Amino acid sequence: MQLLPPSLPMLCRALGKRQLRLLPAVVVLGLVSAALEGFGIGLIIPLLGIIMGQGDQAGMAGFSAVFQHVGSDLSERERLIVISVAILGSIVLKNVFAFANTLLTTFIYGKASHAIRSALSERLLRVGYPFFLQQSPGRLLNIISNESWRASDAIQIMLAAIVSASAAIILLIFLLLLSWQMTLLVTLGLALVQIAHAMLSANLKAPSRSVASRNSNLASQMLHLVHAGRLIRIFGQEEREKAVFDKASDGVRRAAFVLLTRQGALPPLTEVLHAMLFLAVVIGAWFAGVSFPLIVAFVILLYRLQPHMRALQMSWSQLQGLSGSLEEVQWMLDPSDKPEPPQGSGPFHGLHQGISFDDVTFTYSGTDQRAVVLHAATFDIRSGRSTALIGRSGAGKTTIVNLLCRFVEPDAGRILVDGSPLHQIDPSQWRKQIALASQELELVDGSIFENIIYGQETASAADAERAARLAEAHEFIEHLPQGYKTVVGYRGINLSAGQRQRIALARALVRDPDILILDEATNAVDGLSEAAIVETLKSRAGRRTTIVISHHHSTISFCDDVVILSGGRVKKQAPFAALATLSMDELYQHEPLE
Ligand SMILES: Nc1ncnc2c1ncn2[C@@H]1O[C@H](COP(=O)(O)OP(=O)(O)OP(=O)(O)O)[C@@H](O)[C@H]1O
Repeated sequence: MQLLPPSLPMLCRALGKRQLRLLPAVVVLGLVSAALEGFGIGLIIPLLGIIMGQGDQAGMAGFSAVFQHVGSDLSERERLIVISVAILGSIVLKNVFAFANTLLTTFIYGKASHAIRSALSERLLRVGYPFFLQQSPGRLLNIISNESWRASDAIQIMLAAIVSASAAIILLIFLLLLSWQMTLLVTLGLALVQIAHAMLSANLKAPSRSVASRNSNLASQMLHLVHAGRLIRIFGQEEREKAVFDKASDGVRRAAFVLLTRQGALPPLTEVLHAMLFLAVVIGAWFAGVSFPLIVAFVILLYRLQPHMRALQMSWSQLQGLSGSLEEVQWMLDPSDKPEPPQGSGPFHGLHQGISFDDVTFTYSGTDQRAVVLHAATFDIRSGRSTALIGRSGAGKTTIVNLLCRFVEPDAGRILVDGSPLHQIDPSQWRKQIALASQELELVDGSIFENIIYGQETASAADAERAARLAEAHEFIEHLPQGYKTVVGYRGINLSAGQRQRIALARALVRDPDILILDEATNAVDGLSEAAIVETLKSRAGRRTTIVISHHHSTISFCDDVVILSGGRVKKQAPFAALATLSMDELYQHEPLE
């Protein structure tokens, strides 16, 4: 049986050093308010003594006798008033401290919840890019949007458990001081209830994991419905998608039902066990001939102890019920089983000679057996020149871009930049000199201006306009009612595909990058605009390096060199002029060098 709540170290890390330092204050406030409560209850002994006309009760000793003698030198009337005021005062003070504790725990809970979300976003931003190729977006979305909240709930439960434990300790001490025999009985009973509770709570882990995994599945379905709105409608798949979604949603309901019913059985069971214990103590005290005011004080203390004990036991089962969520959050925060971000610390101040792929072999990692995507690819990209990467679909062109941008790293072979291995260069310095325009790099939900200067925040409105002109985007932007302030919507949904591409190109050009990579970046742009864009790209010749991927002859017509790929192998590298008369199909079928 597990003695500590699951994922406790992760929760402590989420709390952070500063919040952890506040925990003793939570304990102290909990202890003080419980002590005040115990004190108030203890004063019931003399109060009842006066009311019942039993000034000096027989059988009172130790601590109960101390309470019994409170204000004994006063007249009975004065004593009644003083004790009543003291009881009321202790109740008021207890609640002031309890409220202060609520404020403190709410503050810590808020900070810790924020820390969890912040750590999750940090992990997503820092993890190596292959992570996103391996993981289901639904799972990631579910962790960020659902499980992180449940992990925050676990922190709140833990804080409440600390307060309950402090109160329980103090009330148990008061009980002990009133009667150690009865307290021994109570402690034994509570221990038995706790063992029963812990055994039943252990059943909650499996259903909790099942809820988390079904929530991931449901999140995937939600993403699909949001992203595939057009696809579903044009293929008339509404009914089928509805059925798939309902099944996923019902799966969550079923799993949650199992979890909640098992969890729901615990409070009534605990209450019944506590009631049995309660009665056993009262009857035992009566048989033992304990005085009435003492029994009343003991029973009231016990009664007040009960909710704290129940809360403690419930927090145990609640944490077990959240274990699936906690495991998911912990998994995402754990860097040990995730791809590392690219390493390297060497400086990069600009490309001088060129980039060489030297026997580069690469396979996308995954759970199943993957085919080799690049086979010992060897070719050069000359600095200040334009190189076209061409090949049939699936030939490995985008993979070369992924390797160049260091989204993935070669399995074998080397990429050399001016003769130095790329993996030794500081990735952020390297990426600062690269701009990529690709179909897969969507627009962000903001204005056109914000999109153009994304990643180049120092760019002015004039810089953005200049880049937009070069990308043949200025004219259409000017015709929009709000011009550069037009909001493009989620992934640029408010714009046409060609408009989106031109803004993405302007975003790449505004950086005036040393190395510009265009991966099918203009395939949705009309012929006239494309011709103008090609003129822009030509003007970079000699000054900047350009890599172009396209299936269109017109797009690569300005290039100096061409690299022809087929099935992950480099078939030929040649000056483009030597092959310019060939059509794309003829280029693709060009005979290998050997
Ligand atoms: N994330 C991935 N996981 C596994 N395999 C992948 C992944 N991305 C691409 N591949 C595989 O790698 C091979 C090369 O893909 P790549 O995207 O580089 O081709 P491409 O030449 O750019 O094709 P296209 O012209 O269609 O864009 C393909 O066989 C593809 O199935």
